Amino acid sequence: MNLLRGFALLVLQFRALLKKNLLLSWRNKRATFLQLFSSLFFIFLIFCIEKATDAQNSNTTEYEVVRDPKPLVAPAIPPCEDKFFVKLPCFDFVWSGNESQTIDRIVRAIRENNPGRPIPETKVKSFRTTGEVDEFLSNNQMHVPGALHFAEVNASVISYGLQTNSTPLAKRGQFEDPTLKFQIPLQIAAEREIARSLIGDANFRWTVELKEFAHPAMQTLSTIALVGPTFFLAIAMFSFVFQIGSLVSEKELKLRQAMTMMGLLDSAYWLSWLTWEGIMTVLSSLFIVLFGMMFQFDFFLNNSFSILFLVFFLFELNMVGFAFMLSPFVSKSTSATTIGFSIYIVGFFTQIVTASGFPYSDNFSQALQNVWSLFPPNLLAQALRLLSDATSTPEDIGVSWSRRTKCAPNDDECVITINDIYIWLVATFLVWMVLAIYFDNIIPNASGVRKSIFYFLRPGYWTGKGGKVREGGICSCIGSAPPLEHITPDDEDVLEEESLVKKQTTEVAVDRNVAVQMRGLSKTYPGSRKIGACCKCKKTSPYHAVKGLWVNFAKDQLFCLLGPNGAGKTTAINCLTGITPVTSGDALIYGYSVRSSVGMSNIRRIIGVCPQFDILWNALSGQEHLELFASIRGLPPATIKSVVQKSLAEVKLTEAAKVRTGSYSGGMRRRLSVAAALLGDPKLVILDEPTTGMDPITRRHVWDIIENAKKGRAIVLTTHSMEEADVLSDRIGIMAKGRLRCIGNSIRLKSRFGTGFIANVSFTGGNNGLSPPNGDAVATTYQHESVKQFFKNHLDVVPKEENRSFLTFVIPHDRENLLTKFFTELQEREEEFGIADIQLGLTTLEEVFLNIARQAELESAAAEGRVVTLTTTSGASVQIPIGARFVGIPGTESAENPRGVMVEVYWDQDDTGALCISGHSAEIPLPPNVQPMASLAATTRNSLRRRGPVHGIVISPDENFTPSS
Ligand SMILES: Nc1ncnc2c1ncn2[C@@H]1O[C@H](COP(=O)(O)OP(=O)(O)OP(=O)(O)O)[C@@H](O)[C@H]1O
Repeated sequence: MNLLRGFALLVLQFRALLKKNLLLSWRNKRATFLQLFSSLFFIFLIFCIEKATDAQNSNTTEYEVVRDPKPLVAPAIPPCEDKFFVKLPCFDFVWSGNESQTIDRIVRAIRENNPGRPIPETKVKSFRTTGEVDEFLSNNQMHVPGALHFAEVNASVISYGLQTNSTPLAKRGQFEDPTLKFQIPLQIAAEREIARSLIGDANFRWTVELKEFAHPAMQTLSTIALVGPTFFLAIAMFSFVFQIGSLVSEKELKLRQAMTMMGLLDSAYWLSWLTWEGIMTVLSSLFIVLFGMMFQFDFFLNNSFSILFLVFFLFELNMVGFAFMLSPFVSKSTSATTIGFSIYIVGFFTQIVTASGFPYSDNFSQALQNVWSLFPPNLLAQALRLLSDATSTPEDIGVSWSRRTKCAPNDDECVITINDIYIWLVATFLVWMVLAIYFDNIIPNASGVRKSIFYFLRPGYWTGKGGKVREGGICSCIGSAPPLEHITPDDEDVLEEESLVKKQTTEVAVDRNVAVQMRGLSKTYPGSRKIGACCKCKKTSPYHAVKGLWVNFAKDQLFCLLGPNGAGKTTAINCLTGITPVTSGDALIYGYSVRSSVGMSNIRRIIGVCPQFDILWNALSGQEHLELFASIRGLPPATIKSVVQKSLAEVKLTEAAKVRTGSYSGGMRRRLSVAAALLGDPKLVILDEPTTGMDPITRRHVWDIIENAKKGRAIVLTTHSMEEADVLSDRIGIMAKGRLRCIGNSIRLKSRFGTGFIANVSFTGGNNGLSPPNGDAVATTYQHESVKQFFKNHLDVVPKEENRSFLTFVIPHDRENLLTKFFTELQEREEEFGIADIQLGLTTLEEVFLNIARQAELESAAAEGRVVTLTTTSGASVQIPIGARFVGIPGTESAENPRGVMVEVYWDQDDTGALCISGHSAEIPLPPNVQPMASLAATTRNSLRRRGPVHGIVISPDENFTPSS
């Protein structure tokens, strides 16, 4: 199939990824709703705050323009309850001089003539002297707002003094003015009644008017300038958190890595995210301005629509760029909220500082202003400040598009205009995007692979011919790996394969039948030293995961790579798909080298990969996944629909095509991954454990798919199912500890590495007349025993399994030459033994696998000198090397056993494949053909001299070695 290339591929991938983003947003409605409409909630909050502030300011004219101040005529003494923080019971005022009847009359008149509110007698308290008043006031704080002190000097002179609590008190943001509120009304009342008393005219009056100055409105920050930066930052933080979360989860779930394996272009990836976030940002900013206008804020009504829209759009876009830049540093999508919250808190404080005038004034250096402007929330705070200053009074006309480059006429300290803020937002956005791409390349990806710090300086990066990758974090100190020794394979088939590949590498022409050729492919994961938690230095040593593979995978064949966990299968596959760089050696896929980036980009066009993990977005359906992957692979758009339908039918997912994969079963997910690997007719298909988690029926169905897919292409399969390997593979290679241990077809492996043949003898179950006539059960036992004896006499084997209807024997390979005669004779006596059927087969692949794995484990334990403690029947504890079969026990020489004793140790493998002791024989005397213990000990003297536990002595059996039991 002709796949698209170049610009056409870029456009196709871009459209498919954009559609994916749209679908993900559409299906994650809650998050999308918050991104778009959270502004309504926050603007409503600003509206409420503004209304509350207006209500609070309603009894003061400070925030209004007062041109013609209203007079306060003859103000009355207010009730004491009006005082802030009054304590009950309270008095409207207290007075001294109560020995004089004239003063008493004057005070009564003050009470009765108080304008609009005669003061009851109980609300006033009298004292004789000022000293008594002071004592009362100091003992009864906050019970009285003011005091009058009268003294009747003579018949025509009355003096008086006035005392008030002059501490200005604040309540709910308002200050109480004791002079205007209490002192002057009390003074006016006292003077009025003294005058009336002295001139003897109860109707004597004058008019006192109190008036404030005409004044402009007090310059304060509007509610939007005060709380807007925090609230609008919060709106942007929703997009910020979702953005980082989406980018990181694609990385975390290895979705991006999987798409890269399919040929995803980085440019298409970044462009699709940028375009999608751009669209969301346009809508979100538009809604902010429209909601602001809906709530009739002067800020939104008087400033130009385009000015406002651009401020919010560029700020939110800038935050998107900021999120892109930070995402490579985040490895868990769950950390996105923590990062968002941290940035919000920092932004909250820097915005408060910005709103207070720092550093955008002449008092601060340009350098400081530049550094401050690198953090987007600060630019937003300054923009809102400028725009709210421009609309602080109804007379202000706001900032129009033409005035965006100018400062407000009354702003003498202006050092930055709205236009400057636009330029800063655009410039820093571009910086974030460049840094995002740079960090994305140099920070290790999910597979720990990255480019060098100066990768962009290499011409190869720009021409597409270079781009060497490295491993480990940029700050981690990578330990040097010891060079990998070449070990000549023990196995003749592996050696032969190695020689063949080596010979082919010297030839100019590549063998046309070879799809993949591994030429000494090795992979060493570098060790690293990192500063971990609590400043502890964490050190990991280099690990040789694949130790030189020399192997060919033929075209039109399925090569199955088997091996225990950690054998290096996935690593070898990852080297082929370019996920992890090769340490040494090379691999050619249809002639293209995995070590060259040009080769790799060609390889990606001809391989299909089903990784060990499922590459799925839970919110997308099976069909949407395949359409996306088909586009990434570059299938012509006109064919995508039909190819996808065919693919879905092949893996029996047509009915579930439109169901989201989040509700797929494990087997359905694996099937979809297999279908994705086969899209676009790849020449090499790599299937890493494709049938994991499938039920037997589905597994067989997938086997059919794989079997059909073999035609015209090479398939590499890894699996832990021996049955699968047996059924599907043309050739099998078993790996262990990073090396290929054996290679060949299933029969060859079984015959070479299995324990031998399996003979199944089933019985008729009836009495054939030759056996004793006392019942069926006795007859069956008799027949079984006869057959067992027959096997024992001729082949020296006992049954491995037995029940009423069959016996199973394992016949070792060394009896192979006896088999023909033996089975001819057995068939002749079938009737006599009551045999219904005899089946002979090779041992299972599983047995081969276990033998190879055990052998590899033994080798590695011996190489690493690992030991375990063995406790013998007599209670002796000795340290023995892992895997040692015959072990002499030092110090057991006695009169009875002058040569000492030994045991045979039985080994098994635990769940992780490690060898563990499963049992041991009784202690037996050292056979005569083995050196005596004393001389054995002499050869291993060093070990015996060591302090600590006793070390057993390994006895290597020679050909005549026969331990007597
Ligand atoms: N990025 C890595 N850094 C260090 N060691 C690694 C890394 N990836 C894998 N390894 C180690 O390399 C060895 C081989 O791992 P690999 O995944 O290739 O094994 P496998 O044969 O595919 O096993 P399985 O059957 O469990 O998938 C393992 O011991 C593993 O711990």
